[in-house]
Amino acid sequence: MNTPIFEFLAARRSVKPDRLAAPGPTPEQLRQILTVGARVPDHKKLAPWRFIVFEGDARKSVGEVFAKACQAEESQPPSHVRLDMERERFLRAPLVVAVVSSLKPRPGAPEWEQILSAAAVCYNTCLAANALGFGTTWLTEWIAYSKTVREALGLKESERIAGFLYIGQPMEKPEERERPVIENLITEWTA
Ligand SMILES: Cc1cc2nc3c(=O)[nH]c(=O)nc-3n(C[C@H](O)[C@H](O)[C@H](O)COP(=O)(O)O)c2cc1C
Repeated sequence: MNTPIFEFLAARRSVKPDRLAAPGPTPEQLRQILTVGARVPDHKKLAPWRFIVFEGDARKSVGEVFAKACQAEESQPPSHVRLDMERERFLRAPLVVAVVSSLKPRPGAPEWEQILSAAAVCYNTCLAANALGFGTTWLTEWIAYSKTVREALGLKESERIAGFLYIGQPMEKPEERERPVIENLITEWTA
């Protein structure tokens, strides 16, 4: 048994975006993280996903998109506090990576499986960053489902945000959270 890997997985926890400090990964580390992150099971080898990286001032400019989307899509006019929060959404961490599920119609590769592969990319990217010592969290929040945001990010009809991955230096070790009782989730096929 590879004990260090097992212990790493057994102790894994997300770190909230506002507890992720600079510096984020170097360009070389980011390349490594995304290369390992994309090393996932992928039926028919379609690579039905892609990454959008938000770093530096890009985190600020995309915040203007979020504020505009919020104004356009909320039923009530949003407060200044809310709009400022939207502007600062990606400034919570030094790096945000969007994983985009990008469906590629192909016989033998059902859409569902392509979506599952994108989820595997999200998790694997987090683990790769964690293995290099970074904290991460995988969020969607309303921005993943906003038409205005989708358009601004250049998503096609066949694409969806699988996750926004926040990456940075963990400012603290998160406490353990409650986990499901695994026995309650397991049945044995006996027929
Ligand atoms: C697809 C997906 C979307 C998520 N979106 C959110 C979100 O928008 N807001 C949130 O608080 N947590 C969200 N989470 C949960 C966090 O990623 C995080 O895993 C969890 O809160 C802490 O559990 P952990 O320490 O086991 O990772 C999402 C998880 C998944 C898988």
